[in-house]
Amino acid sequence: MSDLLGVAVLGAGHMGADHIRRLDRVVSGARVVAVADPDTARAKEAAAGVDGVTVHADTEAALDAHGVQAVFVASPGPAHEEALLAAFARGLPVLCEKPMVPDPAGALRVVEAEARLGRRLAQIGFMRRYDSEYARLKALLDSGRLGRPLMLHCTHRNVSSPPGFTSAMLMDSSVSHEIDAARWLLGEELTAVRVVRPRPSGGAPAGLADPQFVLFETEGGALVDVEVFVNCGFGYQVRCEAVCEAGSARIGEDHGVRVAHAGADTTGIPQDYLVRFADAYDREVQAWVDATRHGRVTGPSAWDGYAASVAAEAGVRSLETGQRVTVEPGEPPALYRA
Ligand SMILES: NC(=O)C1=CN([C@@H]2O[C@H](COP(=O)(O)OP(=O)(O)OC[C@H]3O[C@@H](n4cnc5c(N)ncnc54)[C@H](O)[C@@H]3O)[C@@H](O)[C@H]2O)C=CC1
Ligand SMILES: O=C1[C@@H](O)[C@H](O)[C@@H](O)[C@H](O)[C@H]1O
Repeated sequence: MSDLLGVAVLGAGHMGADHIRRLDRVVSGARVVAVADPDTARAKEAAAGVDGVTVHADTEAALDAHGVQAVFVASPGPAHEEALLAAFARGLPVLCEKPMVPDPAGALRVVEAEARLGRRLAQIGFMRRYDSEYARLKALLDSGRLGRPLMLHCTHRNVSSPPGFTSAMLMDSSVSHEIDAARWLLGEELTAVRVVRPRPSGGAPAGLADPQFVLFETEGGALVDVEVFVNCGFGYQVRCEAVCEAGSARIGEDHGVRVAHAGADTTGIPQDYLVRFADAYDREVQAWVDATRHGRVTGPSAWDGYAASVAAEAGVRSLETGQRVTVEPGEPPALYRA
């Protein structure tokens, strides 16, 4: 058998196809040996050109395919619980795209199953932790140079939402990144959330509550506000400003070449996450492959995935009721308290 890590990829849509390309051609140390998608035509298209790969309609067949040593879950969120539990049952390490499981009860079942195994197998795909700007902001906050963080102001804008995107998905699909980033940057749990919204944008599909304004409280008394606007029309913008006792720091302002021409000074705006976070995905997947080949599991844990689901679900309840809702993930099992 090859000494490359044999990976089964579940889900061959936008992210799955991009991760197959990345595993096959960008990162070192891995090869894609199986791809599963109920849409087998899509799976075949995404797997085209990958040496020795087999294509399957269902998860179990892909996980049991020859040479599978690890799993990459890139199916839609509601399919993740079944995929994670099937990987755990086989003792296979997993990198699972966010949201780990959108429903907190399902997310807790994943945490409990991993805790019963007594060892970590899952890394969750919160790739911002691997983005160079976020990593520098984290290092700066941890250094204490700016004093204690008091507030995070976050902006999360997408050009347009995919078909079928619901008002709840602004929270569990989009704001889940802000939730993880805030917990990671501040090193604190979120304790409450309140969601308000302006009039919906005429650019959003009818019935979608877009944009939304989300205000989280943390256990240490910091505030995190998020403007989420998934049909802004003009570009993909993810920004974060940390306001601290002795200074502030801002990321996400400028990613392109600044061009002065014909009386204007302009920079381009990336149009989607695959461009803005390309390097972060590469680093995330390389780190997963390297750790997995050494028998280790690093990065955001199943507990981080669960905590994000609890906070997102509280946000959805606040959106529906207009009330402040408490966020109560409870205590992590010993496995996650290292
Ligand atoms: N980290 C990030 O920045 C991003 C993460 N995502 C996440 O990636 C995941 C996939 O999203 P997209 O690729 O945008 O969706 P997509 O809709 O483009 O593709 C999903 C694919 O999964 C397939 N599928 C459905 N049920 C399945 C199952 N049980 N097993 C295997 N495949 C199944 C579908 O047929 C489809 O081909 C989601 O969890 C999403 O939240 C998506 C966009 C960016
Ligand atoms: O994860 C992602 C998508 O699923 C989500 O729908 C987008 O809003 C995010 O910007 C992107 O990073």
